[in-house]
Amino acid sequence: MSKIPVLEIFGPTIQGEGMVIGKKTMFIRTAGCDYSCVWCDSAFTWDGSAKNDIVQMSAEEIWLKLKETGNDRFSHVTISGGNPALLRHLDKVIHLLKENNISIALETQGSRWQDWFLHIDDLTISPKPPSSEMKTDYTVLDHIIKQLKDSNRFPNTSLKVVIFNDEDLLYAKGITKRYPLLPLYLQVGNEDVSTENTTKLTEVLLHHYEDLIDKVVSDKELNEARVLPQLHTLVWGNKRGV
Ligand SMILES: C[S@@+](CC[C@H](N)C(=O)[O-])C[C@H]1O[C@@H](n2cnc3c(N)ncnc32)[C@H](O)[C@@H]1O
Ligand SMILES: Nc1nc2[nH]cc(C(=O)O)c2c(=O)[nH]1
Ligand code: SF4
Ligand SMILES: [Mg+2]
Repeated sequence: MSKIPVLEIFGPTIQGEGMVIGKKTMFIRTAGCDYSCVWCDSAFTWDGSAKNDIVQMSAEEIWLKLKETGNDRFSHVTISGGNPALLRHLDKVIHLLKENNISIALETQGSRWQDWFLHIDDLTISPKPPSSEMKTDYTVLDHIIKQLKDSNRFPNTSLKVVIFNDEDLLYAKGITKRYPLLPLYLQVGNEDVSTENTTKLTEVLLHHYEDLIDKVVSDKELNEARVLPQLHTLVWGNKRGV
């Protein structure tokens, strides 16, 4: 079946994370993940809690919904999830977006390869540190990074590691040593993904951001790292669809 399980299509909003932070973009959020990170801020994509909201959509239906939602107010679409890299048939969506002169970003954890990665303009690979309780399969990750390198996709690729503690930072250093030619983004972890008290959450997250900056500036192994908060969380807290 070539339909895509979609949980959300929203925007335009700004990309709140990583290599194109601040860019105006639409989002497509697919259902299903091969991981179950303990701190996942999008657990509804895989924990069954939103299973009745999943819509099976063709590429054409996705494009129509994007146009209906964003009209002519966008030129960039971010595909996230869940893990969109589980979905081979996303190639049809990608080709349709390209035909319509839309540039494309993808968020994935680096556990699966798809040939259509080669058509993504802003590809974020986000391997998961120990605090997630997931284990990185370096055979797979090495293979993904090698294919991107061999196809000259490094200018379109970045690494993003979420940091909750010192062990995570150590993990991120290992990642950047292993793949030194790729830009590394360190992202502040949000440890309360359910609170509706945005004021309090923002205050806590800004403190964590400052702590992370302090750690990175004092570490000679992280001279090339970029340190970012989740901008959308600072603006809207844990609100969905922004
Ligand atoms: C929800 S995931 C979906 C894409 C893909 N499964 C992945 O993890 O890369 C999108 C991004 O949000 C990050 N993320 C998830 N939960 C987070 C949290 N509690 N705090 C900060 N970043 C988080 C992930 O690490 C990933 O970089
Ligand atoms: N504004 C905004 N930026 C984001 N960057 C990555 C997101 C995601 O959930 O993958 C996300 C999201 O959900 N919203
Ligand atoms: S890999 Fe991404 S979507 Fe899957 S559980 Fe982890 S953060 Fe959530
Ligand atoms: Mg998110």
